[in-house]
Amino acid sequence: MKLQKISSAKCFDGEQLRYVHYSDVLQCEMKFSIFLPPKAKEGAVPVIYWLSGLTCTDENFVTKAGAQEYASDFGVAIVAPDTSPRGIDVPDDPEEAYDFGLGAGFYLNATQEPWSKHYNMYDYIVHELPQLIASEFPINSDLSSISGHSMGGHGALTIALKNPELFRSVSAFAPICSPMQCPWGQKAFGNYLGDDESRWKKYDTIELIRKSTERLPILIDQGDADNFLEAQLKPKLLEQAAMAADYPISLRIQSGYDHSYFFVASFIGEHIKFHAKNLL
Ligand SMILES: N[C@@H](CCC(=O)N[C@@H](CS)C(=O)NCC(=O)O)C(=O)O
Repeated sequence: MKLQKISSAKCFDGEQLRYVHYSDVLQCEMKFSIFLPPKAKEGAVPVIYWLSGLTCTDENFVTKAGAQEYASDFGVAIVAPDTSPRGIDVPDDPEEAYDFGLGAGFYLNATQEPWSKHYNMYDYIVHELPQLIASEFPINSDLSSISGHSMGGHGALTIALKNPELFRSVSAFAPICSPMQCPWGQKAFGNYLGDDESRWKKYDTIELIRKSTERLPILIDQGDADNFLEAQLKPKLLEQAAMAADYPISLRIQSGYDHSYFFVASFIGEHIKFHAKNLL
């Protein structure tokens, strides 16, 4: 199966679309959503990749963030993939916990059995999906940015830091700043990558920012009423690492906001404007 449309709806003069295709790197069928602004009718437009957090599919962002109005105004497409491989053949956390397995792919390539066959979200987001998008949609892939929420914020930051030539800018909402130093990340990395923590470093924003030679524009928003702030997200670690590496980042602590999509919806317009400034 190459690419099949599941649904389409007119939205702010553009189109909100949903597709299913077979992924070779994940070895399963995958769904993704794409918003095309009205400008895409005239020619290729820039694109923002959006990576969602734990428990999400491609649909949470599309239905809750309210991004389409801004993407329509700025003339950028938004691609929202799923957060893990899917299907009855794909192994899940034996305890069916929300923070590992299905809905929790952590945007890495797993090296450990039984995860390594399907859990290759890094290759899917960096290689397979952009190639498919470029070949099937009016997208200028030389003009790409990336953003995400929570686990997806970790995904956006690590993928951009590892591939600065592919992106004009990166932003994140409440990202997991150092998976190596929090329970969500330690559980996922231990299972997907094995016990040798030296192998975890290539998927940890703090470790990557220390070694970065390129400088991408980075915008991060974090609510101070987020119940995952202290135990899981730890933006102070990122602020310190960025300062030590002389890597300028804009980290904004937003008073009273929690971890939900109400927080994302409150600032998504500013994030799209930030990316548009770097893309247009
Ligand atoms: N289910 C978990 C929290 C999971 C969670 O907050 N997921 C965030 C991303 S880390 C999310 O976007 N959830 C889906 C949604 O709000 O639509 C819990 O109850 O502790």
